[in-house]
Amino acid sequence: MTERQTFVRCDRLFDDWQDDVLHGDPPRRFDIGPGLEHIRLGPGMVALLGGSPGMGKTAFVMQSVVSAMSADDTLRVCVANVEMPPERLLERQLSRLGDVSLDDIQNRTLNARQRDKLDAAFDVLDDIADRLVFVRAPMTLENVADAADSIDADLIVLDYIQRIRPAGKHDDKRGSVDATMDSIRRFADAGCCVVALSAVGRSKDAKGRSSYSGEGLSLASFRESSELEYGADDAYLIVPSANSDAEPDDAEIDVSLRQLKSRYGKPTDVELTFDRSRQRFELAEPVMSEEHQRLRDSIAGLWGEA
Ligand SMILES: Nc1ncnc2c1ncn2[C@@H]1O[C@H](COP(=O)(O)OP(=O)(O)OP(=O)(O)O)[C@@H](O)[C@H]1O
Repeated sequence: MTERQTFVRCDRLFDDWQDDVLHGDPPRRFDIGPGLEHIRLGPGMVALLGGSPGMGKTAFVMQSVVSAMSADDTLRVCVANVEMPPERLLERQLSRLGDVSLDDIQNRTLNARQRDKLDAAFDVLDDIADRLVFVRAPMTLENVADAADSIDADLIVLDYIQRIRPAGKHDDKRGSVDATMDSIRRFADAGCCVVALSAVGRSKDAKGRSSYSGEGLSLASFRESSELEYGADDAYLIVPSANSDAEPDDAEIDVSLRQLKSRYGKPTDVELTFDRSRQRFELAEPVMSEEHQRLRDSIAGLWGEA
């Protein structure tokens, strides 16, 4: 058996690396929508997404998955969700894509007009169906690996990491999460992208109260293990927007998608609205088209000359 060397000499990799820098293709990135280009999802990347309960982590990640799969018809995805069966996850996407109330879809109370509106949404989901696999319980990493292998997945979603069981016995929750992160890194080393959702702990807000408000949450809020923050290339939190006066049961809420860690770039935050009744995230300020941007710049120029 040939043993893998534990080091690599720089002169052995230099020529290939130089050639790649000068003539190589840009790295593959999954396109999850305009205004979200800073969210680097591609082969070999591990992203961590946390947030207080009900802020829309699952909704955001599933919207990203469906958008990326629609934009790239070679993208294959494996989803492990410990809380919701595939049908419920698909219904949320149907609601978003068809702009039809999720309640009416779930309660099977659709009228003729709503059914018509869903036609195109069903087509979008049908187009990605043979490239999308859902892991069945028990949610173990072994089952995740089997499911991912079955379609040769490029992207694995773990929703959520504290409840996905690694192989072997572990003394406590922390040991178990450490082992899960270790396996996730190995999926990434094999060329997969992994998005891991995570519970976060409460922190103290400005008035010293224990809360999930954005001001107190940080990388250390990711539950259980510092391995999570070290093992991830990028880490994000979805939190209520700083000036939001939203009530817990509002249909639409303003949220910030904060980037706490970005291994290969500048951390960037973005403001979003989350329409819970359609499970849809949108940019709080839509991205300007190039033409619109040019027009704005030339008007600004005219003001400058005046
Ligand atoms: N039919 C519906 N109509 C309106 N809001 C809904 C509906 N179904 C779910 N919601 C709300 O949408 C949000 C669901 O978000 P999602 O499940 O993505 O959150 P999460 O951050 O993953 O949550 P958790 O950490 O609790 O699992 C919750 O706030 C939930 O109350």
